[in-house]
Amino acid sequence: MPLGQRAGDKSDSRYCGVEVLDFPAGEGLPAVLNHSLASSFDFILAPLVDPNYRPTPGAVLPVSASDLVLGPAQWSNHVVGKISEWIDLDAEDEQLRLDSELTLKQEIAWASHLSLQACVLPAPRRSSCGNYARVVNQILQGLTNMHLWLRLPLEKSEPMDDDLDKLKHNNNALQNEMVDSWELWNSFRLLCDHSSQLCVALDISSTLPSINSLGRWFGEPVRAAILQTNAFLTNGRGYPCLSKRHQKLLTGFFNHSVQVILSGRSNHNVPPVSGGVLLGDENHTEDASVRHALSPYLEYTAYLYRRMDPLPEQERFEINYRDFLQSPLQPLMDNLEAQTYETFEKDVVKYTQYQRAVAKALVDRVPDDAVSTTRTVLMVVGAGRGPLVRASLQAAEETGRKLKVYAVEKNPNAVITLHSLIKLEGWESLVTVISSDMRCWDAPEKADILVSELLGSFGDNELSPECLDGAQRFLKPDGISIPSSYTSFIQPITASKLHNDIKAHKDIAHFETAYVVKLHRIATLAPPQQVFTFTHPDFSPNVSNQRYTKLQFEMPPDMGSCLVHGFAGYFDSVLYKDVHLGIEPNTATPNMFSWFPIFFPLRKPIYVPDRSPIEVHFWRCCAPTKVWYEWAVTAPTPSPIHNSNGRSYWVGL
Ligand SMILES: C[S@@+](CC[C@H](N)C(=O)[O-])C[C@H]1O[C@@H](n2cnc3c(N)ncnc32)[C@H](O)[C@@H]1O
Repeated sequence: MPLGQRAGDKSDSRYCGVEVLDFPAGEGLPAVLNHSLASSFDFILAPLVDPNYRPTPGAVLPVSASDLVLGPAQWSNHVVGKISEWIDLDAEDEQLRLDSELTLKQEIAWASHLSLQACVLPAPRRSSCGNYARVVNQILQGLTNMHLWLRLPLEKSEPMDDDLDKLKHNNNALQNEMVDSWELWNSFRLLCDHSSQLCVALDISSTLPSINSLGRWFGEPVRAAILQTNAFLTNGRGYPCLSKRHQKLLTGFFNHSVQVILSGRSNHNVPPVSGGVLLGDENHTEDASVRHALSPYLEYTAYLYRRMDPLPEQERFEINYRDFLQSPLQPLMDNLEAQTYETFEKDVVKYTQYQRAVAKALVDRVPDDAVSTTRTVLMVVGAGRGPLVRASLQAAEETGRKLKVYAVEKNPNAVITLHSLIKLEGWESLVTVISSDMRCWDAPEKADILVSELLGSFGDNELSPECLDGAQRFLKPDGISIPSSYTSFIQPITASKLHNDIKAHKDIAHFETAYVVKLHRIATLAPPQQVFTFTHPDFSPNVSNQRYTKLQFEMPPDMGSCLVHGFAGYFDSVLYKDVHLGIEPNTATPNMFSWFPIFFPLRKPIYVPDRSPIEVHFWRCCAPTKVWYEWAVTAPTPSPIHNSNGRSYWVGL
């Protein structure tokens, strides 16, 4: 039974499992599964084979239960396979290594036969696990649907078997020799070439590493958080509860579709909470006489799940866009469709900001004593279907200023809509529609105010600079451009899902393309930094829109190493004076949904060792018919220069 219903959120984190440590005497897997399901768990993590089994020629695999005992739906929906924990593929002992390889392959073959969705691989026993990864990699080549979850402790783990000797001789080395489980994961997945079927199950116990170190996991394919009973504290009434840090981590996991699996022996033998979150359910049928030992922990986990705030309406609307890569729009080269305009026009916040900016500009431009004698000429360039015309007229009404508006639009279809809007609203005496590209329009008079919204997720990536360079010909020398400037930002991120989705195309071009994407399963590794700024108008001679910026990002000192899959990009725009609009996370305009971030991928993810800075270069390149970005990393290790000459991705002029 799911932990709860959260409106709009259908992610797997609703389901909670329980790890089967051993089968009670006389009870096999079917009985344990039934008991767990009856106790409101959704699935079990259970051994598929007798843990005492060692391969012997001719022996039949001693399975926990066969496919005659449980039906296919039960196996596939309610059982995650636990691969035998004794296997040690990097042991010194060759026989142990060979037995381990054979057993691992037999167990996975059996799990595939049962159509399980996933199997948990035991945690590597050593920091060097090349042979383990080799065998898993072989298995991954042959898997169709099943996923493998590599089990790892969520802590700067205890030294591994082969590190112990070193430590005995040098106590001071202890701190440095501690193995960061993320490092283990990283080398394992690199050896398995970023297989999209290799995921992570994190064991959570009582101690947690720093927030920055934990944060890295949100960009990794973590599928399960195995929450140990020893991670729980005891509240005043004797019931299990979690520390604030554990609660926050769990909420983070719930928000990232990570399932909880409870594990360990019960340390809290308490009766059900009356009216408790699970027992309070109408169709709950738990029999108190056979109460599951981990029920109190499940009840607390469900309480944390249900306590989360509902997803805001906007998030619910955008849920299907999470981590979905889209090509950026090219409104200059292409003509947008009605549906796209309609989506833009729903963003009330964006137009409110524009209205505020125009109102302030009008008041600055026309003093109160000149209101009756002055008519301001305002040109909306790239008017689309007219929302900025409306916002400008409303600003005029609000400030009591007189306005003459030109609505310039190059999309002939949007121009038709503009004409009907003006007729419908009775704006014929106020607004003139111009069907033209702003770069070549011969304006009959000069404008006091030029209003445009030609901004992409990265600010200048829809070629606002090139368009406004053309349009400023008809702006008065002291005229105002709204926006007056915009700046792009980037920050390095871990984004294994995005990397795998791009990799699936099996070409370089997709790794040299920028994508618009609602980033979700990512880890941001350092604060965003400014890339390029454009200011309007700019009447200085020989204005160039080419840009080059070199940036250095320092990761937090307590984070540990990380893998950078690419850069998240944003923009912020000053519309007029203190009125701004943008998506840069630190200053993002609340409740505005017109822009998702942009993502610049790296062909080969870059490993950044603990406390090493990453050095990045971004170029904006211009040619007569196109504009494009090139990007590269030079430290800690160089990447190829991406998108040389705009060979894979460019924006048409
Ligand atoms: C991002 S849309 C914004 C439309 C509208 N202002 C809004 O906020 O809904 C940009 C509009 O500018 C138009 N556009 C782009 N480049 C242009 C150019 N050089 N001259 C005229 N219109 C242009 C596009 O056709 C599109 O309608």
